[in-house]
Amino acid sequence: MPVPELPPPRSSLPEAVTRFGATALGAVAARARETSDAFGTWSGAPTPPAPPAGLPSGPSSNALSPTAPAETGVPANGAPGPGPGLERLLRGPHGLGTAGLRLTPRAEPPEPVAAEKGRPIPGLYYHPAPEPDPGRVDEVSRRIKAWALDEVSLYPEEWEEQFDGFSVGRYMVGCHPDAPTVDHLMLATRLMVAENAVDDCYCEDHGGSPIGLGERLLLAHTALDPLHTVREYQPDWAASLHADAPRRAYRSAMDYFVRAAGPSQADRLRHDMARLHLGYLAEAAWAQQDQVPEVWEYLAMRQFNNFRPCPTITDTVGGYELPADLHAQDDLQKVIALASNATTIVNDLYSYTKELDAPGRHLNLPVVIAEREGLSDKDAYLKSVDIHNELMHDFETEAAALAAACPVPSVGRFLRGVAAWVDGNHHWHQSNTYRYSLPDFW
Ligand SMILES: CC(C)=CCC/C(C)=C(\C)COP(=O)(O)OP(=O)(O)O
Ligand SMILES: [Mg+2]
Repeated sequence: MPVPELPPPRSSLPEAVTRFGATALGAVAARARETSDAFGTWSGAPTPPAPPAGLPSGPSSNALSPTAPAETGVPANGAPGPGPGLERLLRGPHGLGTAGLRLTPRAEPPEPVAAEKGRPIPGLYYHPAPEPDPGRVDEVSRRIKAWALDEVSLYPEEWEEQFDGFSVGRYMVGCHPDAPTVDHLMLATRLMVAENAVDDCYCEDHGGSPIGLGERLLLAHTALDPLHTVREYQPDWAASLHADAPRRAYRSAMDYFVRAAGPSQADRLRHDMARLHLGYLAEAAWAQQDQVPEVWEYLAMRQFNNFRPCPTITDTVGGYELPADLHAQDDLQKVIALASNATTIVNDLYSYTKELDAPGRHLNLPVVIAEREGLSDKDAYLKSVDIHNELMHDFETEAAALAAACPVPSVGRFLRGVAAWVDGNHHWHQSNTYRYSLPDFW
């Protein structure tokens, strides 16, 4: 039976911008005024200066200037799109000399899609992403395989097909359209591979188990956050980092990352990885007890067992730095959590059939809703789509509000980087038919 193509629902961008006074962000904006970043020096006041009427903003002004001209906001698939506030966020810098600074061109049609396969989930709110640059994909794919085999001995020969089917090069090139070089893309790609090695080998279907997971994760975490102890025991720890593939991968990926990142960017990643490991432990505890959590408990766990460490390195991969105090502000933390939660529920939806087919019970949002709320599999899945859509709308609302309230160039670029990651992540899940297929609900 043919499946009706439902357009993604309209963005519900509200007037949240008006809720954000300059007070909450005044201090960080003031400090940021003194900070140069990849876009130039911020030279405004906490409330952003509007360029003279009729003139485009210059390179140092933010894309979210309240005076930026409104666009219709129709996304590439012809579906109704985000409102003008979000549109300004997504459009990126404009005016003379800023063309090279733009990110995903959301209001324009995507590139012709050569390799795209798979179809989007009907009713899912998402933004189509352009097909990742094939030249970059080839180069990242070549280099990541060499790293996996030659530098960290990641997998035995029989796993090669799964490694290739994961298409990590395509994934990371699509999620980081503003990476200046392939070297920058490799920072994200190594980490993505290492994170999946830990998940597969410690937690899931390549030898993983909830039993003893806490010990394995803690020892692997020291590959990211080094042990500093007495001389007698330091060599034992150093040797342990080579003891298995997940630790070799973490150690090496982090080593490359630390050399490219600033100290606070590296520390941000360590913190996000600790969050991830905490999430793995809660999931494992439920598996060990054969327990299905309540829906809100599952959502809390999934906020930690989450893609978050991937979008939050967007500035390092983009070759600039979001200052630590700007990253730490509550409103940005909320935006990051909402975006990361949306990306992770996308995984729950696209990996639903794969996880149903796996041995044992694999928790994901539709499974938990069906169990805890007594819904049919289909209704639980559709409710999960609605939950995803609400998270996406909230992300976009909060991001637009923050960008308006904190018009610092590095914040605007970071928010666009997170949005690009969200779109690239959806594109990869939708098109990776090697790993994922949709249930037969429509
Ligand atoms: C890359 C990274 C930080 C991963 C963290 C956790 C993770 C593996 C996911 C959020 C993906 O979820 P899941 O384990 O369900 O993956 P698959 O569905 O098996 O692709
Ligand atoms: Mg999954």
